[in-house]
Amino acid sequence: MKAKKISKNTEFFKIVGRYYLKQWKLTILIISMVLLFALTRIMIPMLTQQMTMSIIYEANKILNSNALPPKGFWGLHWNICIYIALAVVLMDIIATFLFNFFGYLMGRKIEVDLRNRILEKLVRQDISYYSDKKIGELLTKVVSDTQVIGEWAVNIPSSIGISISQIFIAVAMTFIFDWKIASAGFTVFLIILIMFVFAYMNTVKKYEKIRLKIEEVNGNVTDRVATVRLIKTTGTEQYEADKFREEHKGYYKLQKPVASGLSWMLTVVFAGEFIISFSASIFAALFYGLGNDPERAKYFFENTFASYMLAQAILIGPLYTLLNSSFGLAMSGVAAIQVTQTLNSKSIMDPHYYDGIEINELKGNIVFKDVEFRYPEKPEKLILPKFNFEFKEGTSYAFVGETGSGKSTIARLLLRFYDPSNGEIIINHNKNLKDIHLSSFLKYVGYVEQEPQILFGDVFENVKYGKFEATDEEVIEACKKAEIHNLIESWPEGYKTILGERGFMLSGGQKQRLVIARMFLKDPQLLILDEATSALDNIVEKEIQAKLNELMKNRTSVTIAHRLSTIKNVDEIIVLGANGKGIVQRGTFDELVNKPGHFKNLYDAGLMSEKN
Ligand SMILES: Nc1ncnc2c1ncn2[C@@H]1O[C@H](COP(=O)(O)OP(=O)(O)OP(=O)(O)O)[C@@H](O)[C@H]1O
Repeated sequence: MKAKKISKNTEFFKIVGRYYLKQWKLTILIISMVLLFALTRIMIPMLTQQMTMSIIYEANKILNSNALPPKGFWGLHWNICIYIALAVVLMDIIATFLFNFFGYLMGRKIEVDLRNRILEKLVRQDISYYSDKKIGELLTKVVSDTQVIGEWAVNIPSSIGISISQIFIAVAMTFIFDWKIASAGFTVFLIILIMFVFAYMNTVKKYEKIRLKIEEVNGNVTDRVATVRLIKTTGTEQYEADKFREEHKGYYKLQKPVASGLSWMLTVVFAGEFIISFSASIFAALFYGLGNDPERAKYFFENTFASYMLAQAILIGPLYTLLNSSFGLAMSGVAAIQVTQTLNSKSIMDPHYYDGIEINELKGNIVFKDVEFRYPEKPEKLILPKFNFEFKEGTSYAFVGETGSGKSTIARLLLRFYDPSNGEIIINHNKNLKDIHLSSFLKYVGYVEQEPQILFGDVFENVKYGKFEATDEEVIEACKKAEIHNLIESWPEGYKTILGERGFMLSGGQKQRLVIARMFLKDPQLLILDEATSALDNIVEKEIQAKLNELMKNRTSVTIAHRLSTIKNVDEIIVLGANGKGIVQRGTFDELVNKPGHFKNLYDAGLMSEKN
């Protein structure tokens, strides 16, 4: 556990350290401010001692004209000391302002950069990365972990810097003022510091559990909100409310040990402050009250006692600073590990974003050569056995088969969500899809699925997605082709209407029409329709299918089909067998429907009927 904790904190300092090096100008400024801040702190006890000495010396001169200046007196008149003190206060104010200003900016820079990097990493991750993750947990990483790191990125290193310099200065000052009392006082301080570190280490372990629990709770909340339709259609509001209450009970239970740990830390700090404050007087009384060194006792209480007390007060400040930072460190250590894990997570496949072969057209047949496929998440199960297939340019294909036979898997392979486990997919005559710059390939691919993906944004943004350079007129033209223009025009905001998150305000058919408009605009060379109409009722389905048929004209198309109407007109139907059998039949609709075999069985069993 100890080793794990150290690595968490190390991770935080590693992340933050990189930014400090990158932003070296800001770093120099911040360090200078911390040093200036420390310098101004030293001046308080020193000037106080000089003022005390000056006043006493002036008084002694009036009382006795032969009075000598005390040991350690700089010879500055107390009124000069006041001017210096004012200048120090001004310096302190400026340093505090600049430190906070630049520190805040540095923190935000770190937060924004980390968030951008995580978001980029997440969108570049391959699809299998998301198969075992909750959206809510990912959001916590993106939003709250980066915020926590940004917030503490300056606070922790500077607090540690200020605390160490303050402790060092205060200890040095007290030793200069009176080494005997200082040795005793410093021993007490060390004991308190050790007790504090123990209390911190004990608490922080428990605190990490809370941090992970809250991430889990956040994940659940987000996922439940995302599936609110299910809750609403099942009437399970009470069940969900009880479930959250139950989860929060676990969260509360974890808080109890933290409460005792935190209380110990606070007790050590507050009691420590009290003990240290008293220790100077007690040790001074003990050392000098015994009366064996009256000369030194007189000197100490006349010239140094007040300054000593001030120097000692400076020693207490770091305890509070460390208390504050210790919890920040606990939080940001966990956040740093989470962020690093996300940033370092490896993709299974390489989309060649920076080095692949860029294509500027999709030409020729698409060839599946000795392709075999198993999902990387479950490699023991064969989904598609070794097979060869050629998608001829400009031809329409439909894949049919029982549920789980691998129809959608074909679409996922064509979209390069996954690479074949064996064999290769060849495009543009001789290029392995695996070596292509994926985005340049997807430019020529259109994908329509059962659940249309509508973004939060207006109609223009939604239809232009993937072809951002298109003009508004082209969008309108595409919407006319998809027969959704009149509906859009009937909305008060027209094309500027913001479509709700995930298209909540649109019907299934309307959403699908918008996606079809997107396809008309994109004009892809390969069109993949993955059960695009299976969520629609029969009448809407017919209208949408007519639009899809229009889209399919003169381009290579692959339909993953459930219904008869979607496959009747395609050039070739491919039948997949259940349980990883792969292709069991091929042919046109008329050929297959009249031949005994898998397709006819499906057809006769009503699996390919209009109603399905
Ligand atoms: N990410 C995944 N990890 C592991 N197995 C998967 C994954 N996705 C799908 N499968 C499995 O692969 C098999 C084929 O899935 P696929 O979605 O291609 O079937 P399908 O023929 O399209 O089915 P349906 O008609 O029900 O949509 C199924 O047994 C499914 O459980």
